[in-house]
Amino acid sequence: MNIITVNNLTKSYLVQKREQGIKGTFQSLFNRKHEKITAVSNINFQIEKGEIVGYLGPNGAGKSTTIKMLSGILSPTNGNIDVNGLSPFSNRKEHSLNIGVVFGQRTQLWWDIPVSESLNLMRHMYKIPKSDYLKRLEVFNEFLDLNQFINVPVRQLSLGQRMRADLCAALLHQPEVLFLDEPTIGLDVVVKDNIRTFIQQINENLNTTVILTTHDMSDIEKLCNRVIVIDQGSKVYDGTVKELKKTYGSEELIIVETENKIKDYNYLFSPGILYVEQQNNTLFITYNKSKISSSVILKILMNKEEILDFTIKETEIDEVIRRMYIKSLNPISAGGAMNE
Ligand SMILES: Nc1ncnc2c1ncn2[C@@H]1O[C@H](COP(=O)(O)OP(=O)(O)OP(=O)(O)O)[C@@H](O)[C@H]1O
Repeated sequence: MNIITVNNLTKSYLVQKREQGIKGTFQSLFNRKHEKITAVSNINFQIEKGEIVGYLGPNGAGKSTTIKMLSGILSPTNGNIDVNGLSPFSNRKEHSLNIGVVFGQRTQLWWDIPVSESLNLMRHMYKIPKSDYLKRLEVFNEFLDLNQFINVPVRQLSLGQRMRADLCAALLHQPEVLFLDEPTIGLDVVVKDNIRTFIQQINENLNTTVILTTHDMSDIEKLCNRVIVIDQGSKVYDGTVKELKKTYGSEELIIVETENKIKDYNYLFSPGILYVEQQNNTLFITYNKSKISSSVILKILMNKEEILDFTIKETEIDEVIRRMYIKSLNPISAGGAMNE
């Protein structure tokens, strides 16, 4: 059963165009020109109840804009969203009872009052019976160790503590859908791990549907079966993480350290070599192992260069995504080249 359906979703922002220089700044004051930025362009997807979906894309791809439209903060310029039978922007009040939202970059809690009071206020807002509230807090405390800082004002919390408090606040009313915009940004590995385990538990125990944006591929590895990748506002991939890996599974990366920086490595390109990038004296060569073997690549290199060391790596999800971003943004980048 689909809990989220998004059809032809588009969001454009109208931003003031600024001319360059002091003269231009003055001209802009009296003669304002605007330009349209399409942050999200004609996106379609459906999400089933209980799924955890990673919503990925490079900086500025349109992820936060999508989350803001799904959570009813922004209205779409075009297209339709249905979350649990409601249109998020038009039915904001009702919709807010069905969803929880956490923005990693900013808190939803009251800045000057202790976490416990913020949570208590939310209990009243969502009309949660006191016994349920206390039970839920107890469970959340097990995973998020809230008691450590529950009486501290939000402004005095560390980032990790604040994020745990925010997650608790977003889930107190047991929403059907949880939107997480970079929930692990800036956190240490231990807190990241606790938060991932907590999200997993909530999903397993309550069948909560989760959409999360992240730049941390460990979030994806640990939490998501499915990812949607967007780039410059458009969807470029929608499928399982397994499929994504399988598609790129035949690819391997060989990292070769050479004595000197290579001036021109175009001679490396033969069938099966997909991508070559050089950083100082290190070459990163991505190849399709069903078409060319690492030993052949090394032989070609050894004929021309002094090789100091090499390692071979299976493609990890980070690398797959990194290459997807580079490919769509810059097919022939300054630091690398593609054989396509
Ligand atoms: N309020 C706004 N007014 C004008 N333009 C905006 C606004 N918010 C976002 N944009 C623009 O829309 C595009 C998409 O931004 P968005 O924040 O959705 O990207 P993102 O994928 O979340 O990026 P990041 O990974 O950096 O957080 C960008 O070009 C951004 O500059």
